Amino acid sequence: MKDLILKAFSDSAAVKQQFARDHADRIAHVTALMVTAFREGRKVLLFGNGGSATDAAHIAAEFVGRYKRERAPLPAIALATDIAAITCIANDYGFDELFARQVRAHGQKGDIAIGISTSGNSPNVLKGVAAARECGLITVAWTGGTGGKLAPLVDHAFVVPSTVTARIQESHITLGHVLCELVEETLLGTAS
Ligand SMILES: O=C(CO)[C@@H](O)[C@H](O)[C@H](O)[C@H](O)COP(=O)(O)O
Ligand SMILES: [Zn+2]
Repeated sequence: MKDLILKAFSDSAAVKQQFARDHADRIAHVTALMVTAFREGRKVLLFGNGGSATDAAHIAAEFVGRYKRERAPLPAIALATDIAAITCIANDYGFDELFARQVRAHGQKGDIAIGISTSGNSPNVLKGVAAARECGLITVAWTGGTGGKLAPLVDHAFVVPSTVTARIQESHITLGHVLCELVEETLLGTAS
């Protein structure tokens, strides 16, 4: 039991360290895109299934509320939190249309769409990103493994170097927190 516990924590830390080394420049670049988008009155849309649905909700709440510091609210919407929209779209159009339809409803040119899928192959995430591209949004993926079908579809792909769903999600939530911190510090004028 103790071996399993130690291995889970040590694997999680090792994956995060490799991910940070591989993606530091991309994190800085996407931070700059988010800061520009927020300064221009644009918004961020985030979507995924299961644990990634709650990661999307968690990070959207950091922007609308606050991460660490007192500041104006920033517009971010998670697309798997409105139970009426979810059941209506899934029931009337099918589950694969869940995010695409909401992206078309809320997304505007210059907004940022973040599709989250550990496998990179969830059809509703792929369709959501395709809709975002059609509507002129900047597209970002948080994925893992090979990146699946998702990574090649987006402008900026964050691919966690693991094939274990839980380990990938653990790097995703750290990525989300780091983006929040960098955006907040940049907007408040303390990060360079
Ligand atoms: O949180 C977990 C596993 O850690 C699950 O809820 C997981 O998110 C679900 O199985 C998702 O449906 C997986 O979808 P995806 O990440 O491959 O797009
Ligand atoms: Zn999970």
